[in-house]
Formats: sequence, C-alpha cells, structure tokens
Amino acid sequence: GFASPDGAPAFLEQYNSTSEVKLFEAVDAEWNYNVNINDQTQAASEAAGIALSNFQAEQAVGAKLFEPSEITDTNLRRQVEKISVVGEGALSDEDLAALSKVNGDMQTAYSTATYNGKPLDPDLTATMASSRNYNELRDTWKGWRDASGKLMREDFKTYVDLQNEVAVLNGFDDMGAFWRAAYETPNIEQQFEAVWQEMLPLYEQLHAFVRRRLYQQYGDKVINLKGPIPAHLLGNMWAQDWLNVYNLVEPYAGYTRPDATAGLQQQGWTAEKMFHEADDFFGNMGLIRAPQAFWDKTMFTKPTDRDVVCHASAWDFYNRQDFRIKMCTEINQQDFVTIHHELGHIQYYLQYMDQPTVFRDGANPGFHEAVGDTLALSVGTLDHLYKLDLIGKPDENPQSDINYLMSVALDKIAFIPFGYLMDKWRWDVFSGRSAKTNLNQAWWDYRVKYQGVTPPLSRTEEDFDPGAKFHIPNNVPYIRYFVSVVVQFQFYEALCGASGHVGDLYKCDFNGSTEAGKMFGDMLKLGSSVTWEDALEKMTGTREMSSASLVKYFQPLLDFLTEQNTKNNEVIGWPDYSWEPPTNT
Ligand SMILES: CC(=O)N[C@@H](CC(=O)O)C(=O)NC[C@H](CC1(C(=O)N[C@@H](Cc2ccc(O)cc2)C(=O)O)CCCC1)C(=O)O
Ligand SMILES: [Zn+2]
Repeated sequence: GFASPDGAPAFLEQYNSTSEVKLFEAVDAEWNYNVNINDQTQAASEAAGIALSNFQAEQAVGAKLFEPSEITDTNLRRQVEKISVVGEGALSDEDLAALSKVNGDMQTAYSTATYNGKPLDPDLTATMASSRNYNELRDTWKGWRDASGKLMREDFKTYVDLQNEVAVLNGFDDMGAFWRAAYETPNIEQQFEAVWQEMLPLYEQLHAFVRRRLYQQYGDKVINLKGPIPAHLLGNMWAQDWLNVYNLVEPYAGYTRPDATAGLQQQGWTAEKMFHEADDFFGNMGLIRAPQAFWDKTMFTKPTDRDVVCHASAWDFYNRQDFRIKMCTEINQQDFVTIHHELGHIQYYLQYMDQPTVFRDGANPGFHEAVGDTLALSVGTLDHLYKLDLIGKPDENPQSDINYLMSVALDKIAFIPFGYLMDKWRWDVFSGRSAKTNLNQAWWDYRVKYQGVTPPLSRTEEDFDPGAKFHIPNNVPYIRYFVSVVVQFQFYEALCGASGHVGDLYKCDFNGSTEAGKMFGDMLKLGSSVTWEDALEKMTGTREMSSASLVKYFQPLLDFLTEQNTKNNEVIGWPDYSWEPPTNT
C-alpha cells in the first residue's frame, strides 16, 4: 500500500531541512581533505561521505512509499522521484566502505604523485606547456604516468566492480547507464555521436594544420604527415587542449597576439585581483556577486606547508551562505579563464540556492560546466582584453581575427574528441565491452581513433594511462565537458542576441548587458527543477544540443584552415593510424 500523496509536502519539508545539514557535513569534510591532505582528513571525508550515502538511502525508502503518478503537482512529483534514487548507499556497509577507501586512495595517489620530486601543478604542467625539447617532453610525459596511473590499475578494477554493483542495485545495467541517466534523455548517446560528427570536419582541419607546423618544428623523423600526432608535443599533459603551442601554429606572425599572460604579469595582477575582476564581470551583467563568505574562505593559491588537491574546484556547502573555490592560481591567461569557469559554478549555486536541495544542480551536468566558459568567451575577446589593459590596441584586420580564432580553437576545438572519448572509454569498461585485461589498449585505440594522437613510447597493460588524468581516479564523469563545449556556444549566441550584438559572432562582448544577464539568470535559477531541454528552450528557443552556433562562430577559421590545408596538399585525418614515432630518438 502506498502512502497518501497528501503526505508528500511534509515528507519533502523534512527532507529539505535535514538534507541541508547532511550535505553540509559531507561537503565540509571533503573540503577539509582537499585543502589539507593527510590520513586523518581522508578518513574523515570518507566517513562523512558514507554517512551522506546512508542518509540518502534511508530517505529513498521514504520517497518510494509514494506512487509518483498520484502526486498531481509535477514539481513535488519530480522532487519525490529524485529522492527515490538510492545511490551508493544501496551497497552493504562493507562494500560501501571498500568503495570509499578505493576512491580515497586513488584520489590521494593522484594528488600527491611527483616525478623527479616535482608535482603536476605547477611544475610538470609548466614543462609540458613550455618545453620544445622532444625528449624532455617524452620523459616528463612518461614520468608522470609511471608515478600516477600505473600505480592505480588494481584499485581501478576494484572501483569498476563496486561501481557496477551500485548501478545494478539502483536498477541500471552498469554505471555508464547510471551516469547517462543524469541527462534524462533516452537517446542521449546518439545525440552525442551526432554533434561529434558535425564538428569532426573542423577538428580534422585543425589537426592537419597543427601537424604541419609540428612537422616544421620537430622534423619528419617524429611527425608523419599522414599519421596521428605524438601525444606529448601539444603543450598539455593529455593533449586535451593545444593552447600552449599557439606560438608554433600562429597563422599570421606580427599581428595582434591574443594572449593576456604578459599583460597580467607586467601589470602585477594578483590571484585575488583576477578573481575580483571576474566577479565584476558577473556583477556588471546583473548576475549575483560572490558573498563575503566566499572571499573569506576561498583558497586562492597553493599553500606551502601542506599537501592540497591543486586541481581547481568550486564548492556549494548547501547552507545558502557558504560558497568557495579552491585553486592553486598561477598568473596567466589560462588561469584567468579557469577563474571564470569556477565562478560560473558559484553563479549557478547562487542562482538556484532557494530551490529544494534535490533541484540544486545543473539542468544537466554539461550546463554547469558551460556557465563560466560562456562568459569567458566574452572576456577573452580582443576588445575586452584591451579594455582591461591586458593587450595593446588590437589591429582591426582579418589577420588578427584569424589569430584570435585560432587561439580559441586550440582551446575548444582541440578539446572535443578528448571530451568525448574520456567517457566512451569508461562506458565501455563499465559495460564490459572493454575487457579488464585490455584497459590500456582500449584507451589508446580511442585516443588514435578520435583524437589522432599516439603515445611517444610503446604502451603495455602494465601501464594505466587513463589513471594519469584527474577525473578517472577522482570518479568524475567527463561527457559534461563535451556537452559544455557545444551548449556554451548556444548560450553565447543567445546572450549576444539579447545584448543587441551585431556583426561577427566571435567579436561579441556582452560585458555590462543586463538583458543578457537576465536571460542567463532566469535559466540558471531553475536548477534541475526542469529538464535540460526545457531550460535550453527557455533561453535559446531550441530543445536540442546543436553544433550550429559553434560552427558559425568558427566559420572564418574553418575557411582559413581549409584554404591552407588545400594549398599544402595536406592529408586530412590520419590514415596511417597505426604509425608510431621512433622510441630511440
Ligand atoms: C566540488 C566539486 O568537485 N565541484 C565541481 C563543480 C561542480 O560540479 O559543482 C568542480 O569544481 N570540479 C572541478 C573541475 C575543474 C576543471 C576541470 O576539471 N576541467 C576539465 C575540462 C575542462 C578543461 C578546460 C576548460 O576550459 C573547461 C573544462 C579538465 O581540466 O580536464 C579544471 C579547470 C577547469 C575546470 C570543474 O570545475 O569542472
Ligand atoms: Zn567545471
């Protein structure tokens, strides 16, 4: 027998008030571990996480006493349905403890790993960004993987089994299906594949152009103009964005350089100043400014006296007053963009903080990732960087515009296949499509197939290269970033329209536009109280992810790349897909 639907409001009232307290306790313990890694804080964080899982499992029992279809108010019904999801608490105490432990151990292993005594942030990241020495890059690339991923292989297998047990106990085939359920869209995988196919031509043209420039830089022994690119030459530990090789691929030398790093450093900007400038950008649009508690509790820079998780992150303490960022900020443009990304999360938390706790989430995980990046597209324009006195007056000519679009493409277009393959690989592992005896081979099959990159050294199943990327040992789904690259251009185009922008889309700076701010804020306020299609339609008029805005934004660059690649008779794609660079250089 079901509980009377009349009891739903009272049930939800107690859920909302108690869940705020439980969520705060779990987030606070996880924060204390992130800003001070040691056995004690790791154990306390795991314990608080287990307590939250058990709380959610108990509440799910109460929620399932209701028959949703009998709850006529769709908002209440949606809350009850979300609370009915048991989650990790479906595991036995023993298995839940084992999952927490293996997650904690992989997190700590990743965040404390060093190569030659150097941590990933900032040291190894800086080497991968600035070195042009083939062998130094290769040794750093290998050293990081030996110190991180390689040591996690067995833990990861345990993690996969326990995650799948959670999924099955929650009524899903495997954890990949559970993760995809967050989109509430039956054919979501087909939608992902469709937008990937639409963007692939743009990626292939960029890949061919960059490969040619790397060929000129590193020579024909290590670059095959018909093959994948060695993965350690693209300025990033995972080749996930190629911003740091801009100097090698700049279309027009001598024209405006779209990089504010020099300006930030020469003008003596501090981390706090970067944060305040970014917060002003939100405020000047009529969005919500970060509260005082944010400025009091945020960790702006890497402390020198303890181990911390340096990977930037934003935190909602679910008490409607405490919101923080933790970041090991360096003074450069990439971190200025990252600050906007993290403040985008904070903005979403602030906008939906009066929603019931189960609705304090992105309309889908990709929306949460797109908020800050959407504003960063405006901040990064040549005009805006000039307004901030971070670059000289930009030349008003096509060459400077192509240089600018190239810098954005090295960040956004280069990222697309990586954003796609990270979870395709994990979905295959969870579903068993990839055997546990074949984890690393399956990873590199996708890295070649989708990204057109190949390892600088031969890899075996003794290695575990996926573990060398934060989100794998930290159990953070990744397709959200792929979705974000697509929808952030849909959001950007909509906000540019609201701000009255005319002319080239990529020149739009909606700084100060309260019309744009209202359009965005009205969508963000909804949190996950509506489906992402409803939220998207409210803002853009369409109910589908579409690459049309992105393709429109980059059209001038695509024309340039196609013209250059045709002139150079480039082979588009990497038909010599099994080529590998020599390992004895
Ligand atoms: C408590 C908690 O965990 N909070 C969540 C937020 C939430 O869920 O509420 C959170 O802060 N997650 C951290 C994560 C950090 C970053 C990241 O991991 N980025 C991806 C992909 C990417 C790359 C370039 C880019 O421009 C945008 C994304 C990567 O680096 O590979 C690193 C710098 C940027 C974003 C994040 O902010 O998403
Ligand atoms: Zn994010």
